[in-house]
Amino acid sequence: MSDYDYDYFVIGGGSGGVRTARIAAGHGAKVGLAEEYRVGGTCVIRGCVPKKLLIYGAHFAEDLVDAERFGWTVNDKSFDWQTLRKNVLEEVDRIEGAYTSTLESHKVDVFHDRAVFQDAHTLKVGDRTITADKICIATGARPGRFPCEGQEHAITSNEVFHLEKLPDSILIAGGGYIANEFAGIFNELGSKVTVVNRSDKLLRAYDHSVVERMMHIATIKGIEFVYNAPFAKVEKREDGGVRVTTEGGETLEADLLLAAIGRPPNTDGLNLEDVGVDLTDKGAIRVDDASRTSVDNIFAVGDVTDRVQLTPVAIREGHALADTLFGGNPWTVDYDCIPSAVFSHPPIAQVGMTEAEARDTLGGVEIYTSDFRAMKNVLANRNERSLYKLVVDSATRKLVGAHMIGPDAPEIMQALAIAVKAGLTKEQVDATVAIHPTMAEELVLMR
Ligand SMILES: Cc1cc2nc3c(=O)[nH]c(=O)nc-3n(C[C@H](O)[C@H](O)[C@H](O)COP(=O)(O)OP(=O)(O)OC[C@H]3O[C@@H](n4cnc5c(N)ncnc54)[C@H](O)[C@@H]3O)c2cc1C
Ligand SMILES: NC(=O)c1ccc[n+]([C@@H]2O[C@H](COP(=O)([O-])OP(=O)(O)OC[C@H]3O[C@@H](n4cnc5c(N)ncnc54)[C@H](O)[C@@H]3O)[C@@H](O)[C@H]2O)c1
Repeated sequence: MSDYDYDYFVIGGGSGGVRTARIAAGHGAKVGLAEEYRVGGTCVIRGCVPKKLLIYGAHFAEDLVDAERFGWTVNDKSFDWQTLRKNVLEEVDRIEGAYTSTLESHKVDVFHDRAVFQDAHTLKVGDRTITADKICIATGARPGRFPCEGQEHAITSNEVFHLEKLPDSILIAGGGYIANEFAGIFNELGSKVTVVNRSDKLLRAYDHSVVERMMHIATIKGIEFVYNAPFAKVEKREDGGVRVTTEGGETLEADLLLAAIGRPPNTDGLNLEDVGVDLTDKGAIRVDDASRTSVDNIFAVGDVTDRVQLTPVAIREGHALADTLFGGNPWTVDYDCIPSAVFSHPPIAQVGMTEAEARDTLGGVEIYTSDFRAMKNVLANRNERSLYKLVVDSATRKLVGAHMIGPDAPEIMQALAIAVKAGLTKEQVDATVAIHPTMAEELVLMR
């Protein structure tokens, strides 16, 4: 035991912070953790978990319609937002409790306060002064705000889970993950949705043809997309709604405006400059492969480093750091082939290179696609086609990318990502016998 109060102190009790604290404590370190809001962080409290539950809730809108084609009579369909909201928030409370118990059972001291640096080994945690040998910054990121007059009239993903009532109409600013996921949720639940993007591209990191298919289906479902429309001004209407004026002079109005325009890292007010922790141009904490900052005993994991803003990545970074510092088992995170998904309606999933990236990087590329209507959608008379695409390096025959849109695409992609990550060839995929009848069998039948 060192002369410090703790061997390891973690700032932030989100995905990365909880994991690194728990693993370090399991290795025998004396660990403290400060969380200024709620244990679980963005993912559990106001991100992945409540978002996915709303996606499930919203999807019943289609399922109940389709059910009639399968012989069911569903009388008196109605939807109650308050019930869904209450049940989702109760589930969030339950998971927060489970995270807290895990920390307690690993003997991590949890301080429900904000932590700020005093020097490289000393933190002010609420009223206390706490010293630690090693410190991990896992403070995450926060919703971005547009740089224009009236931005305070927009809500963000922090508030969206707590709405008193569903809006009749909503403008969603942004063209990324959150915008497209909440466009699907609000549209299914009956709001008139307009997605307003400042450029002409949605979901830049995703394969062009899959994004096009998503936009096509979303448009048929009633979602409107407005492009090249950066905001000049946001005003509150007398009836509580919002009026947006774009830089091009167009006016857009709705009951509610949701800003989903990226998440800047939470580095403000931590006193990092005085301690000597370097930041990137975007205000993220600069770290090396081992998550070490410019100060020897200070580390950072998760969204605050702005490497890949996904929960499984934050968790892995936190785990690797704790094993390296306290477990005698140094390892680093491999960022190659991280699978990801957008839980839009229908969802998108991908791993590896897009077709465009492969064509830019590799000598020769072969593309295999399957464009089909899922059996369930055919019987339901739902004219909604899935698209699967495999990207193959012609020289090695290895699968270098996979892209999907369609029912359960993220569930299917998790397994397919193993094949891409393992560097399997197209022939090895083809050698696998199909499971029939499934949607996923298309993956082994593309010729
Ligand atoms: C709406 C939404 C949906 C998402 N959906 C997905 C998804 O489906 N899949 C996925 O992989 N990712 C998703 N994400 C991203 C994911 O939530 C983040 O990548 C992940 O939570 C990052 O974990 P973290 O530990 O870095 O930070 P966080 O989980 O944000 O935790 C940081 C914690 O630090 C606390 N904190 C900050 N400053 C201080 C301080 N000075 N003192 C004490 N405490 C402090 C904060 O209160 C917070 O609890 C979503 C995000 C949002 C917003
Ligand atoms: N399913 C998932 O895994 C999931 C879901 C939600 C969020 N997340 C994570 O959280 C991060 C944040 O999500 P997000 O949707 O806020 O960001 P994003 O990076 O996915 O998309 C941001 C969008 O906002 C636009 N934009 C940026 N500044 C703008 C401005 N001033 N005015 C108008 N538009 C602007 C960008 O062009 C882009 O289309 C994601 O990058 C992702 O890593 C993941």
